[in-house]
Amino acid sequence: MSRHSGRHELGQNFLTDRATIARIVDLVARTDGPIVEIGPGAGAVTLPLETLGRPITAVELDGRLAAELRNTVGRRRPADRRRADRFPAGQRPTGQQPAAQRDSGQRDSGRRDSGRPDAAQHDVGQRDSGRRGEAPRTRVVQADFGSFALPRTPHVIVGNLPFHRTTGMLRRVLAADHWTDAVLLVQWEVARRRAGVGGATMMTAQWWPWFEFGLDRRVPAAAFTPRPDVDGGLLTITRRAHPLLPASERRGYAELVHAVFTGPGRGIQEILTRRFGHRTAVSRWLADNGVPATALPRALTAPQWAALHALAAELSARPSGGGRRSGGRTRPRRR
Ligand SMILES: C[S@@+](CC[C@H](N)C(=O)[O-])C[C@H]1O[C@@H](n2cnc3c(N)ncnc32)[C@H](O)[C@@H]1O
Repeated sequence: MSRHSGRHELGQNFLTDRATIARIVDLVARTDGPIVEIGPGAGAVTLPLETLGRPITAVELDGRLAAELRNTVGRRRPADRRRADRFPAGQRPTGQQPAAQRDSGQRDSGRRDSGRPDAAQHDVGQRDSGRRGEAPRTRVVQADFGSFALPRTPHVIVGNLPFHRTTGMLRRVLAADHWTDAVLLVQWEVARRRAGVGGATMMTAQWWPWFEFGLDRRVPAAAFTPRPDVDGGLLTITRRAHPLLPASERRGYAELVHAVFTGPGRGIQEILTRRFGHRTAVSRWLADNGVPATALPRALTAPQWAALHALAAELSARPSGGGRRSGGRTRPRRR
């Protein structure tokens, strides 16, 4: 239980529910590699994560909390240490393979080497969590996650995010390279919509060809101290081992998603026809891909979005069919 009342402006709602903390640790245990934690606060998640025996970099903006945590990390109880030792490097219980391996079976099979971010940033504060040969150390860095240089080698991102900063932090996470999995505690509604439950957000659709989003569970407001106004939700994000589109298409694809989400029309058929013309080709594409003419953009799945990107490229190459668009690029519509 945190002793802190929580600085509202930093979204300090500390996690105090042991079952939720255990679930976060379980989800992270299914991944592989060094861990970067966003906003460790007083260490409610950081300290249990240490039982996994993996390097942790904890990035905390609040200087007081960062200093306190620096004095706390690495003091694992003997029972915790035994738990970490049960799963030596590269071994874990059945069903706990890293998500990336479950998906592809082609990624690195063992633990990856520790990815150390820029030394200058990390020298702010650190403490060895054990003697040489014991568990890797946890580093506490006082920094704004928004400008923190993430490792350039595979790692996992974890965080009970400050609720009012969720969107900006998610944007930062999604735009970053190298991490393989993210386990994030965000507002319940945000978790649902980012995971595409009941319709995807534009941001999710824009990143879907490269990431899988999952909704793990709802976390009641009573799990935090102080208690926030809304419930939380555990969101998992996994970088696809086999992206649905090449990285070089990202910009044009994101523009297409933006244009479709914000375009005029009462359903996907009307939106696409107004934008591209070629009514017959659009109708055929909808039928072939199982998309109802009146569906809203948020109802499209990741494969449907990727297929739509291919259709847009094909229609752009044809002579004008009467839509708004001409040329080889999708122009975002300004509002
Ligand atoms: C919801 S609290 C979570 C604290 C702790 N992980 C827990 O679960 O109890 C969010 C934490 O993020 C920190 N924080 C807020 N903005 C941040 C930023 N831009 N960069 C890094 N940490 C930030 C806050 O100070 C706070 O400790």
